[in-house]
Amino acid sequence: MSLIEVEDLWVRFPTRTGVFDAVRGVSFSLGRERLGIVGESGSGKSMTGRAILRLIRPPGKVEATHIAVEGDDILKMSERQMRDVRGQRISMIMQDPKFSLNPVMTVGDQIIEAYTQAHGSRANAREKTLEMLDAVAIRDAERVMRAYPHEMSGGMGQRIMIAMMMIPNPSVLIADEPTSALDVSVQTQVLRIMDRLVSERGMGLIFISHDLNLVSAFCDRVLIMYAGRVVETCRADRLHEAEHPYTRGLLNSLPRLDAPRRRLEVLKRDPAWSDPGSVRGSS
Ligand SMILES: Nc1ncnc2c1ncn2[C@@H]1O[C@H](COP(=O)(O)OP(=O)(O)OP(=O)(O)O)[C@@H](O)[C@H]1O
Repeated sequence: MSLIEVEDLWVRFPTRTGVFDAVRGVSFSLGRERLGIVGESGSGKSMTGRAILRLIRPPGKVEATHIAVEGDDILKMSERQMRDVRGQRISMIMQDPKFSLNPVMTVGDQIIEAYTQAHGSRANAREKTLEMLDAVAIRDAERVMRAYPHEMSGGMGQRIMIAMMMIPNPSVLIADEPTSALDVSVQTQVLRIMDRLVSERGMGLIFISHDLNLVSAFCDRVLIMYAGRVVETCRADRLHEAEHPYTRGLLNSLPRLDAPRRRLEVLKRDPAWSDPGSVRGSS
């Protein structure tokens, strides 16, 4: 059974000039794998991730044939059941930990609270918190537990978020641009930690990013989104063979260090790319 199954997902916003479709008929499934979702700003990546957690705020609306999490249709769940899905079965990591961590609580208290909520008891919470901090490569865990979020660097804050999100042992992690706010060396460290945790625990990961190079190196499979649609699906290691003109355009507009210097191509858009008929790939 797939961890997540999405069929014909639409995210719609009423506007003064009519309905704006931010996500248009997206379908995919997620197994125990790292699935990248790439595309330019505004292509609907985040809305797709948020719709899976039913986190689209009104007046935005989610419509789909179904969105199933381990076989259970979340569109049929009550808000209370959804809170359990969000807390226990799917965790989400956002771009900037500053906005996800509580600024007036110490890091230790926040992780202990996350543990207590997930397990219904504070017993062993402290030891488990130290264990989790160790798993995300935080060395001086006792000191970090006493610190407040503003005392953390971006990379450390993001590792703490990962530790918190892993506490309930979710089956799926949705990471929305988790490393975009970090510099490159810290980015690699955070990705490595996430990669190890996901593989060791046999989880599914949805990795949302605008960075094609990063996604092709880090993920197993990639969905390319354009104007709310998935225009192409391919194995990450086959991305260089992608066929859709939008994907090809993105690849050709990336600078390369291993080839002679050339003028980068400017992406020329075709209105037909937003049509359902222009979808490529099946793997
Ligand atoms: N409340 C809203 N009302 C109307 N349109 C919205 C609303 N929220 C988001 N959108 C639009 O939905 C589209 C998809 O947004 P989304 O955040 O999914 O893009 P994205 O691909 O994640 O881009 P980015 O990389 O910039 O985060 C965008 O065009 C955005 O402007």
